[in-house]
Amino acid sequence: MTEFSAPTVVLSGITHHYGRHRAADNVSLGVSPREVVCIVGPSGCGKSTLLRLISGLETVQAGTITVGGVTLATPERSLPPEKRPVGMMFQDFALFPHLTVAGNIAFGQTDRPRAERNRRVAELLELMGLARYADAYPHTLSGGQQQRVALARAMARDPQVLLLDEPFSALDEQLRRSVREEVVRLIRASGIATLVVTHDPAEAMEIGNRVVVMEAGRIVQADTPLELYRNPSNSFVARLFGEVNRFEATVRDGHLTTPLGRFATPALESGTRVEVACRIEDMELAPIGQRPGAMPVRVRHSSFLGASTRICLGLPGGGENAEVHARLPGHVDVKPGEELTAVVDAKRVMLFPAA
Ligand SMILES: Nc1ncnc2c1ncn2[C@@H]1O[C@H](COP(=O)(O)OP(=O)(O)OP(=O)(O)O)[C@@H](O)[C@H]1O
Repeated sequence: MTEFSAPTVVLSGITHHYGRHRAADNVSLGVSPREVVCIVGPSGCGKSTLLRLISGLETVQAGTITVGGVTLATPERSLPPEKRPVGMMFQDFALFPHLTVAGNIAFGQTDRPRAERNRRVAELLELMGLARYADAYPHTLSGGQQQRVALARAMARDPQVLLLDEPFSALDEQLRRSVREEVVRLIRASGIATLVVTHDPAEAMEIGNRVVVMEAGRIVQADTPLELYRNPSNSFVARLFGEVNRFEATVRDGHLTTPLGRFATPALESGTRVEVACRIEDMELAPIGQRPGAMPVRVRHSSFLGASTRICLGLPGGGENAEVHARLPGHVDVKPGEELTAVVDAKRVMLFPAA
């Protein structure tokens, strides 16, 4: 069970075509108040299409979208975008250059009495730490400040749902982490159900209470970051969240024999072809003779990456391609040519149907 209450936004059976191309394939998903859900997947898998359907920029062809129990869109009926309780923030912030910060935040609230609008703008300027910049124009602000203006504008109409499409990708690496932390903190404090699209799995893990993995228009897995990392539903999801060593093997007498050892698979029939995978950070290296049954390996090369060291290991009797990788803490000292042994805990081995 999740710690979150009934979902605010619910997508049920959403299928969407552009011409003959199916961009969304029977997608069902709910996001609860206070929940930040990240949608991640390769370019073109349909992430932005889902946001555009919720915001009303795209017409629903099949399925329904409800927010707070109210139906926003079905193939027969569609609330116009400006009537939806939805705030949207785009990758490039899309601020109006000719409007001040306050003007940008007030934009789109014209249906409110002036006093109420001004009060809400002042509130958001304060919340976002932008009070000093109310009369400034967007081009005079830093990327992080512009980001906060865009967020304030998205939140100005008190939406029940926030939609963020690649919100941090326009920021440089240095700024991204701090802006991301700050923006997510503000969103969590607001309690608004939030959907974030990102192509960066690490970012999705960092900010999502739940992460939805999409591939070719379909949801492959929707889970907490920890579950996705430890129990990926297929090889694609496993590889999305980190580098893995992979081997194909056939079950014989309840066991799989791989270059990294022999693993019991009592539940699988003899003859079943499987993909055996393990994360490179789950590889353990030890001097020869220290771990009985461990596989002898020879260090081909190692790359010091600061926090970690990535090591390429040649397997015995193998050719050029018979290699595995390991990730160890950055301070380990291994030399090319060194003979070691490698082992992986059976609990960390992942099995998938062979491709
Ligand atoms: N207006 C459109 N007309 C035709 N095809 C479109 C249109 N919008 C999107 N597509 C196609 O639909 C698919 C899904 O697009 P979408 O923008 O949802 O993907 P995405 O996962 O957000 O990709 P990216 O990470 O590259 O932004 C892509 O193959 C895209 O080329």
